[in-house]
Amino acid sequence: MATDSWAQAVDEQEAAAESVNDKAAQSLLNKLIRNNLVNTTNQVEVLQKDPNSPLYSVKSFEELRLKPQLLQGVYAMGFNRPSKIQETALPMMLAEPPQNLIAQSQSGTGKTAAFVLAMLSHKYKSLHFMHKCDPHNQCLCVSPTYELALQTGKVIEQMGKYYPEVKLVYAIRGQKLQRGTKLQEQIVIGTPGTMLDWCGKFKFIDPKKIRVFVLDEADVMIATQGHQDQSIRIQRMLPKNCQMLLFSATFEESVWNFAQRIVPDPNIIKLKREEETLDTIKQYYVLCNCKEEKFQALCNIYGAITIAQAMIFCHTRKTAGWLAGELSREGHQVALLSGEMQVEQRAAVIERFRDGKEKVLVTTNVCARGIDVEQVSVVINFDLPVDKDGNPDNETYLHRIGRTGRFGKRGLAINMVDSKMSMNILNRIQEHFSKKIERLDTDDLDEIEKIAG
Ligand SMILES: Nc1ncnc2c1ncn2[C@@H]1O[C@H](COP(=O)(O)OP(=O)(O)OP(=O)(O)O)[C@@H](O)[C@H]1O
Repeated sequence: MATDSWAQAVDEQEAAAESVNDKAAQSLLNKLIRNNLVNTTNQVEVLQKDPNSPLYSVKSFEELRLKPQLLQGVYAMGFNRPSKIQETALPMMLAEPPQNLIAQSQSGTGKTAAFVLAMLSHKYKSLHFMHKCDPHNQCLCVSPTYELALQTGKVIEQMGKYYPEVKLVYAIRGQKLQRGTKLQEQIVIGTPGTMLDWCGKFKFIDPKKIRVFVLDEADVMIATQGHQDQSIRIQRMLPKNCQMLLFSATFEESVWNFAQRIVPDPNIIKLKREEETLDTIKQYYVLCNCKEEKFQALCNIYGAITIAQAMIFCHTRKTAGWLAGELSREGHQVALLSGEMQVEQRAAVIERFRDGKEKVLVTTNVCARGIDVEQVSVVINFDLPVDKDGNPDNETYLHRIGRTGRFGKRGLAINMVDSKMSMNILNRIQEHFSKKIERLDTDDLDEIEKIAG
């Protein structure tokens, strides 16, 4: 008993460590595995600094009167028309005189592409008055981590492929510059610490000459107090007429407070995500006594119905590893995804699963969000999602089972209940969503067949 509770405590600790808010890694993972815009219907809410100025949004990239070289870059990336956030934000960002902007929209809706286009469209003095003006940087873009800065840099390089006059430099760790260097590249992208040193201590950048300041992933940025302070210190060095642009995927109070300190007098665009519903997903629970019984129930389900692809969520890495091993022994093609993997490794596992190379993905919470695999027809909660205090984690439940039943297709979610405590959690989840979760008897093959119908 003593050993059991000790083992459980270790498991709990490990689960807590895994669910530590590794927002930057999650964001990077999303970027690595995503190759399209996220498919959602959104409502746009706009608060204009000057409510009397006419708001207009564009339906095509041509309407933005971009430089032909940039338009060519946009089309070469396969973009046919602006996304919802781009439609509204781009005219504001490209307006004369420049407008400040705080923009929030869900991850994958095209924010990065929007501000990259705005930075590339800036009227660079060094390009227009070549002989009269010292070349110097004019746009600063701050990202929360080294890897995220590199990802954004890649988008700048891709989009600016046909516009080589605009140059980019990275202000990230490991970049060694000689004392006295004065950077000339028009765009500097980097992390807050290095950027602050380059503006202040080393004077590689003259902050007084900066005309556009972009702060990306504000919600990730504020997860580290140091980053928040450094961003504010950079912002204070910039001139009053510098255009300030801030982007975030979420907009809780702390992000909003930070955004207001960075962006004075802002226009605000929020893209509201339509409420996710569970209407197209059939939900069941199975009663078991231990993990071996849960595994047997899983085998019975697989024996009775054809499952194109399934995602199975476990509470700890240990259970996920054990389950993946058992399923492989049963002859399933299984992929395992867990928190200790490098982000690139995780992206490769997801890619293989998406290509159908494996039919079952066993995972912990790391990939509950953002993964869009169309073929997933069944989601199994081998363990119900709970927060660090052991209460039901309704949001994670919604994200997990939302992996199935996408785009109006019908999906199936099965919850494994193995104790009074987990039954209580299931009941609270039912109450929260006001949705009945039916019991399924996995010893009755006919009954299982029926639920798939
Ligand atoms: N107008 C568009 N048409 C087609 N694809 C687009 C368009 N804009 C962006 N994309 C693509 O959609 C994906 C998501 O875009 P982007 O990375 O800009 O989103 P984001 O909102 O910045 O995401 P995050 O919050 O994770 O940073 C990218 O693969 C990008 O190339």
